[in-house]
Amino acid sequence: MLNPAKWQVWQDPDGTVQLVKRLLTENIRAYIPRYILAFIFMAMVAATTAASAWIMKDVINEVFINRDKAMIYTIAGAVLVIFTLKGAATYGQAVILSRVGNSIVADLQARLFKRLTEQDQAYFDRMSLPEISIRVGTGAGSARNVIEMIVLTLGRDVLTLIGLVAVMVVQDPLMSLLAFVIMPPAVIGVSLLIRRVKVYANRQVVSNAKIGATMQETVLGIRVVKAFGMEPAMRERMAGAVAEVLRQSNKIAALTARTSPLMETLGGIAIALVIFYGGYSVVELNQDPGAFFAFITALLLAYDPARRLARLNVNLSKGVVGVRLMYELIDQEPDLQQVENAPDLRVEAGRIELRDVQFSYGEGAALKGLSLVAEGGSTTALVGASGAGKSTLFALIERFYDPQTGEIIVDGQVIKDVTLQSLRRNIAYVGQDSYLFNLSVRDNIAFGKPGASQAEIEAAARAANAHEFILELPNGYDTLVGAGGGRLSGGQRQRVAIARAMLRDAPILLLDEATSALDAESEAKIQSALETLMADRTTLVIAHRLSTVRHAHQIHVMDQGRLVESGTHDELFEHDGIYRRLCELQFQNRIEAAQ
Ligand SMILES: Nc1ncnc2c1ncn2[C@@H]1O[C@H](COP(=O)(O)OP(=O)(O)OP(=O)(O)O)[C@@H](O)[C@H]1O
Repeated sequence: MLNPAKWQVWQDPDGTVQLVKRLLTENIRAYIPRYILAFIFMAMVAATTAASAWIMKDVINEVFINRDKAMIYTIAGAVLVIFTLKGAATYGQAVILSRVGNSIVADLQARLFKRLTEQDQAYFDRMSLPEISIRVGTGAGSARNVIEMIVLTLGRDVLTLIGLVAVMVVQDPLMSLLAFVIMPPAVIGVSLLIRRVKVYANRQVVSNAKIGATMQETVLGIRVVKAFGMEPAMRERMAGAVAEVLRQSNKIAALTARTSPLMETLGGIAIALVIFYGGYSVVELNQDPGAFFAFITALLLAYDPARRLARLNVNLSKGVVGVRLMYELIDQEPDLQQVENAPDLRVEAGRIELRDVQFSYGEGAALKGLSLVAEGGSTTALVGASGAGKSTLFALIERFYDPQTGEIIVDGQVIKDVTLQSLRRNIAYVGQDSYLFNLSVRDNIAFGKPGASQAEIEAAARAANAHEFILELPNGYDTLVGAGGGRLSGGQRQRVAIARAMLRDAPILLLDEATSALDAESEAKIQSALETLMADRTTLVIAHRLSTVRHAHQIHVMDQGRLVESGTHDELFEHDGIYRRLCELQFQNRIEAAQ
């Protein structure tokens, strides 16, 4: 026996209906009055379409059979009115729907970007840029398409069909029945035929993300690509992804195209049945030929809306792929949560303490029960081989991640218990290659303190030894620095980053010293700028310079996520342990030079 439950046509196995329901309830509410107006226009489109079929009856009976001259003018005038009205209504409906659609896209893009900025570091570790772009960039557009598809198909098309069916039923109920027998097989047939479109549409999105990823990597790494002659390899990678998309697109096209013969054949059957029955009634039973023509016009006009309605399911399935990706981002709760009614962090001395901190990025622990203290107002150097966990420690202090166990305490307050904003407001970070945005130098420095005055910005730049070189730039403080600060030299970038941190004037400074060698003059300028910056702050520095460790009040030596030695340079050097070996390896030349 047939078990309809198995057909899946009426079911919602992948949650499409659920998703569409959510999309509508969340996004349509704000625009109800405008949708009501759009529906009035749609009803006008439907009524005028039905009227254009209805009038065929008089065209045939009055003009062609009765040869009534006066009726020619009346009917021509009526047709003009009907089509003018239809044009006006279609215009009104299109304008409203596009405007509402544009607003929905704008709302969603703002909502998506807000959500994206709320995500924590772990999310960005997991996601590639193309994946994020697809979610934020195309999600809103897909949502708009799906909403429009539903509103137009369930509004205009259904209303039009109702109007046309009414015309048909009034003309001849029995003939209507003959025309409708093909409807159930058409809907079921189309749905069954193109069920698999969903699968290919999903795969297509994945392959598109691969194209984006290859493009991004090639552009970002273009120097390496060119220097190593990797252009053919990158082209091959791209060709693979493009071929994949092509395969999916062709499969979707083939599956979708299969519906045409089905619809044409079934449509042909319906029309043949109607012509047979209608022709017989007119010829043999002397029925009204005008009614027959009105009927057949309505039937032909019903074809397009009926086809769209039959394919709504599959078009929705294709459309919701982007919507699903969008909601995955919206629904992604950041792992890092702030406790309710958390107080702000109050920094006085700026003492930082790590108590038995255990942290893993996923596999293997990056920090294994790390305990250490950075005294307020002092400089604490972190030293350790690559991979020891120094950068991870910084990330935990800024609360980009939470440790699995253990606590990080600033001036007696556990950082998990205070607001994220206040924690980060009290910390300035200067990295080896701090990111600069493609904004003016001024705006990049002002990142440290939004709304800062020109005088404050200049003072920070002077303290960072950056003011002079900035004045020499083509547009001074208004010069755009290029994406990632690419139009500045490495040393200039660092000084702008230091100026940014100066302006922030936070009591805690996290500093990742540059490993790359700069020319002596540039290095001296950066060094003196950093010394100004470090004065009177709690500074934790990932040290790469002998002078830094020598001047540090305290050095913590890390090895494989653990604290292994602590003390001053002289104490540790005497001790002849890991630190001494690290020094000999890392700072060897400089130690010799210093002696
Ligand atoms: N985002 C990440 N996802 C997964 N593992 C990571 C991530 N960042 C770092 N790790 C791992 O955590 C460990 C500690 O890395 P971390 O960057 O903290 O070391 P480090 O001491 O700062 O090294 P370096 O001096 O080379 O910068 C390493 O084994 C590294 O592979």
